[in-house]
Amino acid sequence: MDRTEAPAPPSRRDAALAAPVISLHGGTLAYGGRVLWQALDLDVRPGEFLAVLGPNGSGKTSLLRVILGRRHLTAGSLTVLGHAAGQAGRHIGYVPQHRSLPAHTLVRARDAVRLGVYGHRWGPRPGRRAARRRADELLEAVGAAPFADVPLGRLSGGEHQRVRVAQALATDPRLLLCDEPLLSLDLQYQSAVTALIDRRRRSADTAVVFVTHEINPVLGMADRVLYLAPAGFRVGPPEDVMTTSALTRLYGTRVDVVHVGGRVVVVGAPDGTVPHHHGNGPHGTGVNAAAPGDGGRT
Ligand SMILES: Nc1ncnc2c1ncn2[C@@H]1O[C@H](COP(=O)(O)OP(=O)(O)OP(=O)(O)O)[C@@H](O)[C@H]1O
Repeated sequence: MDRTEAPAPPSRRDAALAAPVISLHGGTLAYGGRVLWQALDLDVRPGEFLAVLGPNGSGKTSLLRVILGRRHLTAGSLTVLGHAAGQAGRHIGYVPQHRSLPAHTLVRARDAVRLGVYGHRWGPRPGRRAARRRADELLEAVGAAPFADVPLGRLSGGEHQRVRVAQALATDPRLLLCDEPLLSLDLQYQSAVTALIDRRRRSADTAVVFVTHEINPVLGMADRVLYLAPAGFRVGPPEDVMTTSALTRLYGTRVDVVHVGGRVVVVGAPDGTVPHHHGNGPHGTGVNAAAPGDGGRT
């Protein structure tokens, strides 16, 4: 594991002055008549760590796909690194949601990560030795060195997930989009992966959008939480969003947030969700806006 000291994160003031990496205004996404989220305003700054939470089907993965330019907003505007979504691809690292590969996939982890070091780079490319060293560092950092020469198709879900994180970081991204990167990782590797991502955003000012079902593994590093829910969304620091009153309003039913041994436990959140429809959405409910006092953070 990489144990180098992490530099301090950019101060909130510095971050507030920097041009946003993601600038989303009035964003609405609907599939047919079914609205996943609407009137979403969100600026994500360099070096910021945004955790995206919400129940199944609330549109977290879809948000990442919109940022990647793979889906279009139904309404609203979006720029990513100053360009229309889809035009900043080479600066974006993406850790997709876990999907198993065919068992006959022969590419080795080492090659996949090395390709990332070369792949998206413009201008002078690193020499072979430098690329090998960088790939080895990343494989080591995610604990994948012992199986770096095993074909990807033969890795377990958790092993492959760690390789995916190394691949995404190999591109030296300015924006890192992670879709449930901790799924199927045991606690040791959850910490290794989150620490690696945290170091990256502190040392290189990479903005991180991190979709997760669990706030606890990223509680110490998330600057803000975007919570997508049936009755709307809320954006703000974790201590403002992960509260009984905020989640009760977002779910439209009593949800308790309790703190136990330094962990945040959400009790009573209904499983799944029934997304709202046009004309019956969160407008006017007051829960789709940033919390009072959140000015400038969204
Ligand atoms: N191309 C599509 N066409 C129609 N509906 C879609 C499409 N893609 C996703 N959906 C639906 O939109 C909803 C949101 O999907 P999405 O994957 O964004 O949710 P999520 O919050 O990431 O869920 P999970 O936590 O289960 O991963 C789901 O109900 C899904 O079935």
